[in-house]
Amino acid sequence: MSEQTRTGRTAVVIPAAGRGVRLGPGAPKALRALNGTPMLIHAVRAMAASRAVSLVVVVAPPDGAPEVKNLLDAHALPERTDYLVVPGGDTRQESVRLGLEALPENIGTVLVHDAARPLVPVDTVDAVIAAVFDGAPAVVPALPLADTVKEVEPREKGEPEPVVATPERARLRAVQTPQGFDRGTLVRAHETVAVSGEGATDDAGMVERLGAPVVVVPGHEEAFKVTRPLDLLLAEAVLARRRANDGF
Ligand SMILES: Nc1ccn([C@@H]2O[C@H](COP(=O)(O)OP(=O)(O)OP(=O)(O)O)[C@@H](O)[C@H]2O)c(=O)n1
Ligand SMILES: C[C@](O)(CO)[C@H](O)COP(=O)(O)O
Repeated sequence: MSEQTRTGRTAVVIPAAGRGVRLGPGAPKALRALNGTPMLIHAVRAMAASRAVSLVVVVAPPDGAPEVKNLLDAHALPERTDYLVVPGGDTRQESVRLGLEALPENIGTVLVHDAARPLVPVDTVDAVIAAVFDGAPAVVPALPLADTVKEVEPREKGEPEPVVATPERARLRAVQTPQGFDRGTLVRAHETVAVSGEGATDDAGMVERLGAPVVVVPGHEEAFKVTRPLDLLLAEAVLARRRANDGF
């Protein structure tokens, strides 16, 4: 563990600047309601539920930072949790980089968590943080796959795609967030790793490109990403089950 990780505090960067194109027309995805509360607020509360987290940096839609700041001001967080809002960029990678730039000096451990994963349980957050505190420079929560995966030769939409390979399913994991990092390692990855096109699809992948080790801890089925309309129904159902179980 670096000196900065050992002595520093823990912050979470929450990229929330995406439009949510796959969810369909409407407000930016992070601002859409789940059980009457914006998805972003669920995500922020899920991270602030960890006693280790002292700062949350929300990366807002580029033209929506004041609105997001007002939203956070209006929703209570634990007293121990500070928050900042910064405007995001064109890709998730760019938004995370802008969030990292806003971190104060005293932060040694950084988690990156999608606003689009509003229901991650605190035990998963704590497991990621514990693995970083134990010395791993990069940690990802992940689950085994239910489906068999094929690698294909991509074709135009609608055309049959030739299969190239079938990776051994037992060795594959579906990766979630929050992903946890020693701050220096993540900053170095964002400063040095160039990914063309839509950018890196996760932060741990950038650390892998640095050649630094990345480890996996168990993820959770409720940490799924709200991507398509069906995911909204699932999220509402999970919240209804929580309310029925424990009055959440
Ligand atoms: N320019 C971007 C793009 C994405 N994100 C964030 O990255 C997370 C994961 O991205 P995804 O689920 O793909 O969200 P969107 O980009 O909004 O979805 P879509 O691709 O359907 O538009 C989300 O919390 C999203 O707000 C971001 O901060 N900045
Ligand atoms: C970071 C991530 O959630 C890990 O599964 C995922 O890669 C984000 O992808 P998206 O296409 O930006 O939603």
